[in-house]
Amino acid sequence: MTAVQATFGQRLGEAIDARGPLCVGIDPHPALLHAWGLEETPAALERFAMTVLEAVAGEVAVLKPQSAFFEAYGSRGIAVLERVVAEARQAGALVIHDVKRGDIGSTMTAYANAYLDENSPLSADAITVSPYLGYGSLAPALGIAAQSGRGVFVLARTSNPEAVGLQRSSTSEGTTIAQSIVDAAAESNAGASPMGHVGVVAGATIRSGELDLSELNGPVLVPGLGAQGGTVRGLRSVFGSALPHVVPAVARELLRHGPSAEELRSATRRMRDDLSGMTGR
Ligand SMILES: O=c1ccn([C@@H]2O[C@H](COP(=O)(O)O)[C@@H](O)[C@H]2O)c(=O)[nH]1
Repeated sequence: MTAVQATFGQRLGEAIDARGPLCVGIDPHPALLHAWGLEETPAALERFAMTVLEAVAGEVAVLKPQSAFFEAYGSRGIAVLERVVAEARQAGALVIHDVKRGDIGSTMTAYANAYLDENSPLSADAITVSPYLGYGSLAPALGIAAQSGRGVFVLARTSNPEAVGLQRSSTSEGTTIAQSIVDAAAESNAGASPMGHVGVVAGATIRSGELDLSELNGPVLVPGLGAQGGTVRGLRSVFGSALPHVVPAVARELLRHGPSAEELRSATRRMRDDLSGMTGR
């Protein structure tokens, strides 16, 4: 008899129940490498990433390596990324590859196989995707993720200031583009319990009440805390009753506490406790 595989929504819910909702970004910016006394080499990249894992992989529910910073080192950087994914998962954290992929459906299938197929060396628990080619173009990724118990986070209302003009403009139905992505994700998640496998990305920097997330039934990945100006306290007013589905993602604000793994771990625990005081999780 084949075992029934847990869905991404179930796995994420369990991870959050056990460790709280915080997601730590692994973003080896050149400036951070220098601040840690490291050079811009693949060996230093590996040292940086392994220090972050040592400090926090056993502490938080989710880790989010930013692929761009690894890709910058070519195949040796990708090899480090593979190690990050494998070791983070071994330590019990879920991994979201922040790759923001989006393409015509047939190519999207190849991206989904690269990141969401069980047997791929870069296989993670979820990826970020861009809906700019139309939400429907993401169907192969949504399908492969569902089959493999993995998740997809669709950019809806991103944290960067340049996003406002495009994402807040109106569709022919009179809703914003950002809200139309949330609504499409809600349709994909309909009926799932405890939540579906299609999340959205919405910045901690957006206005209160800008998105109606009441029907989403999926996770909301929330970057933009700290370095981009968002605050833990602000999450309640921005996300309101959707707060239980919020997964706040923080990179620079925590990574600046390295290279000491101990200090990085303490800063992460403080933020995890702040969040838990505010969200009750
Ligand atoms: O809307 C978005 C989507 C993704 N990101 C990514 O999250 C981190 C944020 O890093 P910080 O250092 O905590 O600012 C980074 O990898 C972005 O590419 C985002 O910021 N906003």
